[in-house]
Amino acid sequence: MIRFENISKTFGKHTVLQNIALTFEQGQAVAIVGPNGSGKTTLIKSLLGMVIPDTGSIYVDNQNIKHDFSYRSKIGYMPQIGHYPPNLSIRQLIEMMTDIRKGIIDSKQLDFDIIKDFELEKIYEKKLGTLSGGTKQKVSAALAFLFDPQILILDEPTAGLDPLASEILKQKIFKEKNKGKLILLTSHILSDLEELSSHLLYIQDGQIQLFKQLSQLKEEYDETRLSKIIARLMQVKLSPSLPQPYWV
Ligand SMILES: Nc1ncnc2c1ncn2[C@@H]1O[C@H](COP(=O)(O)OP(=O)(O)OP(=O)(O)O)[C@@H](O)[C@H]1O
Repeated sequence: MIRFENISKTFGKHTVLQNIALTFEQGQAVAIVGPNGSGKTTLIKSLLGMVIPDTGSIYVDNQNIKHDFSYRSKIGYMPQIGHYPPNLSIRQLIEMMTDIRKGIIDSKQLDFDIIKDFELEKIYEKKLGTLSGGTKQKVSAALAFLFDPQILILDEPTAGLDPLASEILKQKIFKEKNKGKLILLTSHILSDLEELSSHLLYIQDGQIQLFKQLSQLKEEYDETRLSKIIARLMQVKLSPSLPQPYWV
């Protein structure tokens, strides 16, 4: 469904992605994990066309994204921090987004689950510039799911949400995962990743250290908790010169 072929990206002298070769398939829910600055967001932005790699190609459904932006209609993206025109109301934003896609998408295909579940209609006339951080997150979630995309990219989706909202969003992600969509997730809340993911992609220094099914990893590491596995990965990779932790 998505294929990265030898993707590299350098900012100045800093190589942020090094020869990334990866394939994501339909039905996978991939937790993208790595230390701060390891290249996770740059990888996601490359897929979204917001960062142009220096080398390599990215394919979505076998279409090279370099030559045609139409692939973006297959992706729902929830950014870590949504930036919206402050003077638009929630209603105006939703209407503007649906207007842009008129003709491309049938209105029957629109997915209003999140709008309903978060009761956004009650505050539809509020200006985006006046919303709290958590409410903005809810709007970002609503937009990511609105067009029923086959691919969902969710960057820290539950950060800033209250416990009820977080649960509602997780249920929705779960539902879409069970429909066979491809979901790429980043989060520092490891329990969320554990609940939602089928695969773990571990990136460090712009290189893929590991991409495996979670169930297989748990077996190999003889651990039941993702947080323990990640701690082990980070400890080993971050301190190669230090004595190995007792459990390796
Ligand atoms: N536009 C840019 N110009 C220069 N350097 C950049 C740019 N974007 C990212 N970087 C650098 O690339 C490196 C990787 O950044 P990236 O945001 O991909 O990391 P990350 O894994 O998402 O980190 P975090 O977990 O902290 O969000 C960092 O050192 C960052 O400073």
